[in-house]
Amino acid sequence: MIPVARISAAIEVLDDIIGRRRPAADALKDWGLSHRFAGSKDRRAIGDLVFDALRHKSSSGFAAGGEDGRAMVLGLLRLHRGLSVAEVEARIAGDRFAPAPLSAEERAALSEDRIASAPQWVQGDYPEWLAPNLSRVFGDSVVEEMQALAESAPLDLRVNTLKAEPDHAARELASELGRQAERPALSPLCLRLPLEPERGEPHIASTETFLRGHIEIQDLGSQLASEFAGARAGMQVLDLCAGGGGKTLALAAAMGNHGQIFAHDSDRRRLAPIHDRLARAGVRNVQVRTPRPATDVLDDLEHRMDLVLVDAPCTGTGTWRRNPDAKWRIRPSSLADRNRDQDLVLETAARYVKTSGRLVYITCSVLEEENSDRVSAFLAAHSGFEPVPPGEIVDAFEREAMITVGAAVRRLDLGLMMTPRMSGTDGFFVSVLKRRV
Ligand SMILES: C[S@@+](CC[C@H](N)C(=O)[O-])C[C@H]1O[C@@H](n2cnc3c(N)ncnc32)[C@H](O)[C@@H]1O
Repeated sequence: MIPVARISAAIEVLDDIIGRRRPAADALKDWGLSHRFAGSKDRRAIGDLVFDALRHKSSSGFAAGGEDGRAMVLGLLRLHRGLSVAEVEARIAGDRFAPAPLSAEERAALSEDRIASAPQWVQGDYPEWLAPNLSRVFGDSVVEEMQALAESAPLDLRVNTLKAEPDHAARELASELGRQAERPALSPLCLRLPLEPERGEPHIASTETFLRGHIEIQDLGSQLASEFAGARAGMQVLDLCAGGGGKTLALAAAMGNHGQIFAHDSDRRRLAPIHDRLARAGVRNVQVRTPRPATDVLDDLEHRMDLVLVDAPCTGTGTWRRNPDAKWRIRPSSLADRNRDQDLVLETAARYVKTSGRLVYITCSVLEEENSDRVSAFLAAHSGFEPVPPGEIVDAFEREAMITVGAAVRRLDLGLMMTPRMSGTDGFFVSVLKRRV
């Protein structure tokens, strides 16, 4: 396909996503099925345009004076890819598959430099209805924080210390991929591959380094959240919302395979991939407790756990770098639904924590309503629990990992927060609560 035909295709897919409120991946897949002549490079280029336009949907539309796929692409090229109006015109010209030429109104809108006068939710590319919630968290920094959350994310890997030393895994991977991973300052275990749009994302899952279990794909924020949980060799740990096991694997490595982890999730399909992942990673201290109808598969664990991890179901606002379409699909009702789930799962988790044990609550959301508010509500109803001061959690991590976290992790009253702008990670919240009685 010639470049201008890719632009037309991206506009078509974006209109499908917005018009039918569809996930981007589904719309792109359907487009691919009905345009089988398109090659892999075309699909990648169209996908990149679509995802970039979704990241910057409001600001791009504002720059081009519209809200449809066409305005999003035109505004993206002008505002975020730095093209002049003449260059935008040239990009969409010259072929029967090309989009219509710029109208006088579009040319005028694209020529004006007025984004600085746009509302904050337009400048920061987030849904207008969430503006009060996000200003509550970020105050004067809301635009900068949300702009960082609108950028694309690098690919982060965690070295699995059960099987490999970080330097060894880094060398092994570099020789396979022909490129060196970065080593973020916040963790000795993280290998980071920045995006290289012209090469596409490397297929990590087919590398020997991955197949041997030396690395896992896991955002640095998720890696750090697992570290802040403070799992240690010999502990009894319940990972109550284990899903596919991303954090379970990190906990098992932190425990050096010593002690016991029980991995559970209320959805057996989500839990299913964990078995292969545990085997590949050489994990030997995890018992998977798959839910069964009419059976309490966790009843023998009540009041016995040193640590209960609640990696809670949430709106995922912290992962908008990776799922930019999700930010335009979230509704007030989904936030209310997740809050109910979160209260329920915290209530359940409390049952398993022993005296002096810890309950660790994690979300990949930046919204107070899912974070500190849920912890406050829990503490109000459970006087036997108290928050561990966030500064203490960071100090313990810094001592152990011999790393200075500095301002990269924000200490709130009831927990820690990471964001792309502060930490270079997805957005995460971690609160550690201790059971006194
Ligand atoms: C954020 S995801 C977990 C991700 C996983 N821990 C990881 O690191 O890959 C949240 C999970 O909570 C599960 N969940 C929701 N409500 C639950 C409940 N009441 N009890 C247990 N699991 C629940 C969901 O099925 C989902 O898999």
